[in-house]
Amino acid sequence: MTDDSMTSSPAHFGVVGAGAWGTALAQLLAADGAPVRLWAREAEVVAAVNADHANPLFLPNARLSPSIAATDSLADLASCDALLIVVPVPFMRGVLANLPAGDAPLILCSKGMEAESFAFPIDIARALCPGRPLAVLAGPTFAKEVAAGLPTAITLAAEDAGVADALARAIARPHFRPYVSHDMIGAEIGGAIKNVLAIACGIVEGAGLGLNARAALISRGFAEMTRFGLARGAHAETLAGLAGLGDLVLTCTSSNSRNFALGEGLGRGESAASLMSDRRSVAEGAFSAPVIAAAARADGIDMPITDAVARLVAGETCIADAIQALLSRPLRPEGR
Ligand SMILES: NC(=O)C1=CN([C@@H]2O[C@H](COP(=O)(O)OP(=O)(O)OC[C@H]3O[C@@H](n4cnc5c(N)ncnc54)[C@H](O)[C@@H]3O)[C@@H](O)[C@H]2O)C=CC1
Ligand SMILES: O=C(CO)COP(=O)(O)O
Repeated sequence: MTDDSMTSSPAHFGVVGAGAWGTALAQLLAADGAPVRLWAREAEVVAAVNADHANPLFLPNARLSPSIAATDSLADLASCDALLIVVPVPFMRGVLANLPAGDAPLILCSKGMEAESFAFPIDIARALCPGRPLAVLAGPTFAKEVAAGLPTAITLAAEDAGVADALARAIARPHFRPYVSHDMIGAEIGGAIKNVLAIACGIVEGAGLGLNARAALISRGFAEMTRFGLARGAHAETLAGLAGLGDLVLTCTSSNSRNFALGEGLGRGESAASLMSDRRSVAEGAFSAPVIAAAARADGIDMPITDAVARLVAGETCIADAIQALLSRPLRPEGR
């Protein structure tokens, strides 16, 4: 399928990655009985989805449609006419490299930036899957709420207007409303940076630093997201929309966010290593913080909150020193 030929909406979706978000997206698309193929890395997830219509490992308490067929073989996705890629960014390159050949569009649903390459998911997909139409799906979307059918709005971004419209029509449901955009990099930057800022807000909560501090972090964090985004060609309206500000507000105000919850633990004085050991779920912001901080430094973009989160996660500073460093920066005009 090429960008030009994509006028009809895909009907048979494949979902690559059966964590909480991949499972919720599979359920969204299969709730009406439509067939969905779900690739899971874990044999126990494949067995539970197929036998019990459940994924207790990553999305406990969700009842899944029997029309979701799980597989541990990427080759089984060859016949799907669109694939949602929902693998955490640190592992995405390895999985995309093993996709079966084809020209079905890829909808990138993960939120982060890859270490060393400084690549976003669209960069990885362009390099490994040339010729496939690409789209980005990002916004304020806790997986368990989407799986439960609660009202949700999201940004669906694709450069090609025909691809964006066809995919938006195909994933829209009465309670799930995609807003079309053509700014893929803006949607990806919003999702990646809000994860880091959610850790910062969790730290403030866990350390009991108050609601004024949280509001300041959301606002000044959004300024960082905007500086970084505009420098990389993102549109301001995307960053102020669902994929940026919308997701920032969601995950900076709720312990349901894994990133926020990680920050809360750090704020209470637990170490990042102990908080991240033994966990199966990801807090992408912990991976992305040092990468985004390094990318910003290389580009001469000022991101003090992101930098502080990166150093706190690495155990290179303590909360008192990080807060003191943020508060003692020279006074400056708000617009900068
Ligand atoms: N959970 C949510 O509410 C939302 C998550 N996202 C994003 O979706 C992406 C996936 O997150 P979740 O589905 O929540 O994951 P999760 O935290 O529920 O599960 C972890 C996932 O990582 C996979 N994984 C672990 N090690 C791996 C490896 N070595 N190779 C390949 N895969 C491996 C597991 O198979 C599993 O799919 C992340 O980028 C996240 O930021 C986006 C929107 C909502
Ligand atoms: O991205 C999310 C909601 O939009 C989920 O956030 P967490 O990964 O922090 O749980």
